[in-house]
Amino acid sequence: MGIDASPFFVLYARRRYGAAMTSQHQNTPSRDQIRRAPKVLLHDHLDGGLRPGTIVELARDTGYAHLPETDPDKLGVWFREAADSGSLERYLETFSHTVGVMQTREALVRVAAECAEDLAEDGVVYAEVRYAPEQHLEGGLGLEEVVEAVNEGFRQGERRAGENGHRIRVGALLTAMRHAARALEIAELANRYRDLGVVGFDIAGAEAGYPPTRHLDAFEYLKRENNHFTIHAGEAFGLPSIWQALQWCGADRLGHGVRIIDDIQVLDDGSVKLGRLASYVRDKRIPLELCPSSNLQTGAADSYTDHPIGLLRRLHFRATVNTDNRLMSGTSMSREFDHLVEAFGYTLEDLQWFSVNAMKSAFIPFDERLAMINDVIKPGYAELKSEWLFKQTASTSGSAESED
Ligand SMILES: O=c1[nH]cnc2c1ncn2[C@H]1C[C@H](O)[C@@H](CO)O1
Ligand SMILES: [Zn+2]
Repeated sequence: MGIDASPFFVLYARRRYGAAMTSQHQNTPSRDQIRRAPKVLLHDHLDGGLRPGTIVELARDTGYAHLPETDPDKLGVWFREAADSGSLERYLETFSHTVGVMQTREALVRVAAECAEDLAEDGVVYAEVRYAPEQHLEGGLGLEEVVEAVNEGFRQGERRAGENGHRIRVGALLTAMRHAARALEIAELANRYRDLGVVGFDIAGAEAGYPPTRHLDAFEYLKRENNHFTIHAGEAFGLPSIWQALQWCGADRLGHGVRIIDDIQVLDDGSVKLGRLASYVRDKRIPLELCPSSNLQTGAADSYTDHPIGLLRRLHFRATVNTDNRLMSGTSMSREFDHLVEAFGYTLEDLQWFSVNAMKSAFIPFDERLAMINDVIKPGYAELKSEWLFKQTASTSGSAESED
């Protein structure tokens, strides 16, 4: 047996070479470990995460006749390809089909329950899932009925996941569409259902031409109510959008925010210079809800290796990893982590850092966030980090190598 397979060599090398050895030999997570790692998801759209098979069944049950494909596998491929255009506007067009089949109470309950189950199955322990209630009224439901149906679905999904051995907690974020004019009404709805399953508010939709300041009345209302909100900003549009979201609207978090990179200069000697806005975002620990795969599809980044998350993590921004739309990107939290591990060589330490960052940035009360970090996330990663010890011991049993 080669000496580099010995656990004693690894201990020795770790002492001698420091963290680099730790990451290479012990902490590079396998796919299975990534799936089992406790993950936290802050940016996931309910209408962007349906199972293709469910869309087909709901279309049949509700008489929705506009699906581009009725075979679930082909439909899944259709969504991924149609969303892959490089433009946010075209990406958003695909939602007409998911929203189209989410117009009844039964459909909303089912989609929300499956969402919670799918996330839990993927190892997500805490999720904030968003949707726009104003987009689910075509079948005659009222705004409150929509919220209650989705809440009911999340509770069902949490229960079923628990029965299958996966614990998850899901909170809803109510989104207002930025091109519409119902933001204040939706903000009031979010406030009414606070502590009843809704943990905050968001605005989404095409960014260019629809600055967040159009909805100042909603944000000011929420601030007066001491409520929480995030704003999609700095995805398809750059720094002015981020600046408005923070300094005019007072967002607690940035949905995407990836274009903050435009205010960061990497000089030839490798040193880094932050502009005023990037400094503010980092100094104030503003959470960035980064969504790598989604950014590749809408043209906000060219590849995983070039994605700004690498630099933002190195510079200790409050970066978090998210799925955005699992259906349109054919992704999951595990898959996002897989890509980042491959692109940046991330270790379990890095994945824990992202997960703790996300949990710190969640909209639930501080004591609950702390308990999730200390009682769920850290022990989960500690367990995974210790696995190499047992594997190596088993494979070297009988070996008499010593540290010297
Ligand atoms: O990445 C996005 N940017 C802006 N808007 C988005 C994104 N993903 C989904 N949406 C929109 C389309 C959905 O119908 C809506 C509510 O979830 O939010
Ligand atoms: Zn989004």
